[in-house]
Amino acid sequence: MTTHTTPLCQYSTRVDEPFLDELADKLTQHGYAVMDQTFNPVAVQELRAEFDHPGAEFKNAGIGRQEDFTIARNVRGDRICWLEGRTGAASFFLDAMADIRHGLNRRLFMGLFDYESHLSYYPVGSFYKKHVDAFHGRSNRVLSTVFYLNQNWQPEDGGELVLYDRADKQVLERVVPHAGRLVVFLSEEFPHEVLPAARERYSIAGWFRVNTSTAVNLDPPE
Ligand SMILES: O=C(O)CCC(=O)C(=O)O
Ligand SMILES: [Fe+2]
Repeated sequence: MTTHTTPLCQYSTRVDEPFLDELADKLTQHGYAVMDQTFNPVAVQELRAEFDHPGAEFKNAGIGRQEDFTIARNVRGDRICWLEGRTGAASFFLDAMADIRHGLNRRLFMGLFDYESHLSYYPVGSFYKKHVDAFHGRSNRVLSTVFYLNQNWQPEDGGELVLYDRADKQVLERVVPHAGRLVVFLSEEFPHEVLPAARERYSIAGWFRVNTSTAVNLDPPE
């Protein structure tokens, strides 16, 4: 059994007030943000090591929720493992995302209530076809995040995240999945896709959610 002995103090993040100001400004102006060097290299390395943790159980990712859950390899080829914060690196990551959640709520009054995330592993040749992460009024996912863990990613490795504008007419951004890069975007607004990766591709995908539960209408579990 691998033990994770890195003390939490060795991880550091730049999720400080200037980082949160910049993120909030970009989200207000564009609806999305690409932030670099979010965590120090030790934290990035330890988060990458989560994929090799003996306790990590990966399954083929599906589409849709509950009864319409379908494995569709022609749509997405990633394998996922939900993040629960059982290791130092995972809880460090989830704590940093909680700081982002609070920071955005204070600045933008978004009412972000919680965060869910999974490790994503894209084997060589896999992709995720164009999709939106949430449909208006049908999901409580409001803000999507992707954090990348790939050292020395080269142009020929492919695997970019392509973000399209709200009308799905133009490419807004082609994001190279460099280690330490965090992408944040409004879940309902931006169609996006992951181009085929010529190298194994590692990331953590997550969603900030609002609480849409009421006494009579509880959110269905994932
Ligand atoms: O890995 C990425 O760049 C994006 C992944 C994605 O779109 C998703 O998991 O919904
Ligand atoms: Fe997505």
